[in-house]
Formats: sequence, structure tokens, C-alpha cells
Amino acid sequence: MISETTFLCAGPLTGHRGRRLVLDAVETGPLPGGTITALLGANGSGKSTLLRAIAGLFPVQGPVWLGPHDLGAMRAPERAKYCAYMPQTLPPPIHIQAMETILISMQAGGTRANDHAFKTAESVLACLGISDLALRFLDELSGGQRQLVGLAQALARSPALLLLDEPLSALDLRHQFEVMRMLRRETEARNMITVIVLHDLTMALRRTDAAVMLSTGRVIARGAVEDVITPAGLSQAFGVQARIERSTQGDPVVLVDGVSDVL
Ligand SMILES: Nc1ncnc2c1ncn2[C@@H]1O[C@H](COP(=O)(O)OP(=O)(O)OP(=O)(O)O)[C@@H](O)[C@H]1O
Repeated sequence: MISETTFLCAGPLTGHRGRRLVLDAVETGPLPGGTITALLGANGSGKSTLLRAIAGLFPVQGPVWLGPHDLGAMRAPERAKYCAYMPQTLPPPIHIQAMETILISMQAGGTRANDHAFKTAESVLACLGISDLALRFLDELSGGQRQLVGLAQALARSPALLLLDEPLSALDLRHQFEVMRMLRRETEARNMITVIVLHDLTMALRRTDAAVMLSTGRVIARGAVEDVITPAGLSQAFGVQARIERSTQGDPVVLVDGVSDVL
């Protein structure tokens, strides 16, 4: 748990893949504890690279501070105590029980595999509605079930900073909403800072607090999510003609009318 006043301040971050500039002085934050921030943008815009940079898995120039902690100066094992990262790829279908993979993940975050850890893992599985998967082997699970186990691995570490790369990509409609509801509840209860790569812009509008919109490695908008996901922003980031309408219940919906001739 981090204090209410703790913020994630990352950037400006600059990073290259080979000779190509893939993060160009990207700034995120300050992002306060208890909030969910969406990373948005077209394919190849740099969302995963940015998330990995914050996690310390992609080398960049620039600072990453979590409150008073200089994450950028920490070695991987120490950094792993503060942040949990879930990659875009699903946990591999290996012959290990889901519960065991969660305990291994907790150990990587500095937690000993004891009775308390086991109870924590059990409660996270229950929280995600997948207690029945605890003793199942990963190579016998569906893609969506493995994604939920991956989420459990990250959450069970009780991180101050939760970094999720497209955590809904393999989930059915109901699970997508349940996961977002659970993330909201846990983010607020634990005062976590949650950063999540999303392609579903309606979901981002309804279920996140803030957003960072990237285009070719640069931030083109950031702030309150409703100020970032706008027709102008969507045109610039995705090259689409889009509107933000309201459902009959008053919730925002992104509607795309067409694609622009020029991106
Ligand atoms: N392993 C790699 N080697 C070289 N370049 C890469 C590699 N992975 C990504 N890139 C490049 O880095 C840039 C940013 O990629 P990144 O994966 O961060 O995009 P993204 O916004 O997460 O995309 P997507 O929505 O498709 O997942 C792109 O230009 C991409 O081609």
C-alpha cells in the first residue's frame, strides 16, 4: 500500500529500437494512487514499449519515480517489489498448475511462499471468479482462462503500481466488464496506481480516470479520459471520423463513422 499522496511520475522518456526512435520524450503523470490510467493509440504507436519502460523492461533515458522511490535507479528484483507487469502475450501453456504460477510470481515480487501467500493467491482467484482454476494446469486452459490467471499473478503481488498490457484481449464480454469492475475496486481499496493498455475506447471512457494518447512514439494528448478521447483526438491518433455519443443510460459510447483519407 502506498500513501494517498503518492504519484507515478514517468518521463520525459526517450527510447530507441535499433536506430528507430520509439519513445520521444514521452511524459505520463503525475498519476495519483487509487486511479486507473489508459494508454491509447494505434498499432505500433508505442503503448507496450512505454509500459515496459515503466516496468524497467525496456531501456530508456529519463526518470521513473513512484513517490519518493526512484524506480529508474533500482535493479530488477527491487523494482519488482513495487510494480507488477502483465505482458500482452498470454501466460505460456506449460504443464504447471495455476496456483503454482501465482505463488512463483509472488516470490518474484519478494513474497515468501507460505500459508499467508497461499491465502492471498486464493483470495485473488476468488476475486476474479476463477477459484475453480486453481489446480488446473495452464496447458489445459483456454486462452481467456490463461489471461485471467495472468491477471491473478500480477494482482497477487499486491503491487503499488499495476501495469497491464491489453488484459482484456482474450476475454468474453462479461469477463471484460467484471475485470474492469474488479480493477476499479482493487485500485481504490489498495490505493494502487493502475496503468492499462486498452484498444476498446468505449471501455476506456467508461472505466478509466485518465488517459495518455500516443502516436508514433509521441504523446498527443493526456489528462482526464474524457478530454483525451475526443473526435479530434481520435482523428489524429487513429485516422477515423468518430463521435462520442451517450447511451440511453447516459454512458459514453465511441461511434466511428468512417476513416479519414489521410492519417
Ligand atoms: N521487438 C521489436 N523489435 C524492433 N522493433 C519493435 C519491436 N517491438 C516493437 N517494435 C517497434 O516499436 C514501435 C512501438 O511498438 P509497440 O509494441 O510499443 O506498439 P503498441 O502501441 O503497443 O502496438 P500494438 O497496439 O500493435 O500492440 C513500433 O514501431 C514497433 O514496430
